[in-house]
Amino acid sequence: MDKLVSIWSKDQSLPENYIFPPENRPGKFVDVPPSDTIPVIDLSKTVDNRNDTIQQILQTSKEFGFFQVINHGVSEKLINDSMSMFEELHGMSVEDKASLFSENESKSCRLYTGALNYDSEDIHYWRENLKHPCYPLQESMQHWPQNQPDTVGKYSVEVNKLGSVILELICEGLGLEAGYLGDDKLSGSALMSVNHYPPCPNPSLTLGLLKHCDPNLITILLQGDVSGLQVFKDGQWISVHPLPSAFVVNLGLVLQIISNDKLKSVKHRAVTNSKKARTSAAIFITPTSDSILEPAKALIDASNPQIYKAFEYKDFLNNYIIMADNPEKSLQPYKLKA
Ligand SMILES: O=C(O)CCC(=O)C(=O)O
Ligand SMILES: [Fe+2]
Repeated sequence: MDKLVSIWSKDQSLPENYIFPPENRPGKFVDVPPSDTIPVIDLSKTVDNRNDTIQQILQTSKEFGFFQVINHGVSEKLINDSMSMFEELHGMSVEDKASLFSENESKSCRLYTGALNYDSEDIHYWRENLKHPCYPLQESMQHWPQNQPDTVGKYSVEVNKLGSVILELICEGLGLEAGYLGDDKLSGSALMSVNHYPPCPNPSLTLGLLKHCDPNLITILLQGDVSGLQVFKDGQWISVHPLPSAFVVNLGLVLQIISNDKLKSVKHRAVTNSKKARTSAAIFITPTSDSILEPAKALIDASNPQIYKAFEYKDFLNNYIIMADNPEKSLQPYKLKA
């Protein structure tokens, strides 16, 4: 519990065990200005021009593995209420934090700090995180820590719905049969992950999250109005422009596998800043753990040979956790040809 950054970090210099080696620390790239190069897609235009939206999503998915969506159907009020609730959650009293804090990785709802297992890390992330399953919702709501179950419930339902809409657009764009990506197993689970990055005395030396690819189908992230999310593109870090009522969408490794590498999951990280705490909330749309994953048959032919073999998601996830700092390597065991 004393490990939580928010509890000990005020007026302290950066401890040694938060300093990343030079090849991983942000250095001068901590301050790359927010970029407009990652497309912002207006989903309200889907009604009149579905094909256009699909093409935009496919293009940015291939180029960046990231896009933002606006006019997405989740109300601004719900977004603002939810962001306030996420901020309040991380601003809880030390006693309330203590009741949620857990170092048991298998606990379904927990507040913790660092990556997944603090004691096994040499260098820790400058963040706190609350993880909470959010789909199917009935099975998980009793664990939600705060007394605002209505807001978080509505938010989970609306964002999961948005996820289904986006997955269906991707499905059409790839030429897969309707509902392929919305299958009960393939996107049958969702996890909410609320990050909090307190102000940091030396952001150039540390990270909120080390570069990684997400191990799921897609992630729908609310990053509020404080920048910090960076995407790796052509050897450079690009900072994703914070648009308070937009969602940032990124493709996970599972979608890369299903699409037989037609779409790519792209590395990203979270940097910290010295002035303002940053709160972000991701919903990871994820296969159920017993799902069998493999590239969609419709995307394989003589000129597009199958790249990955079939495997169980549970197995992939265990392997990913061991190799999280090297996403390419985490795919390797599932490749048909080395
Ligand atoms: O906080 C952010 O902007 C990044 C979050 C993220 O990449 C993740 O939770 O996987
Ligand atoms: Fe991520």
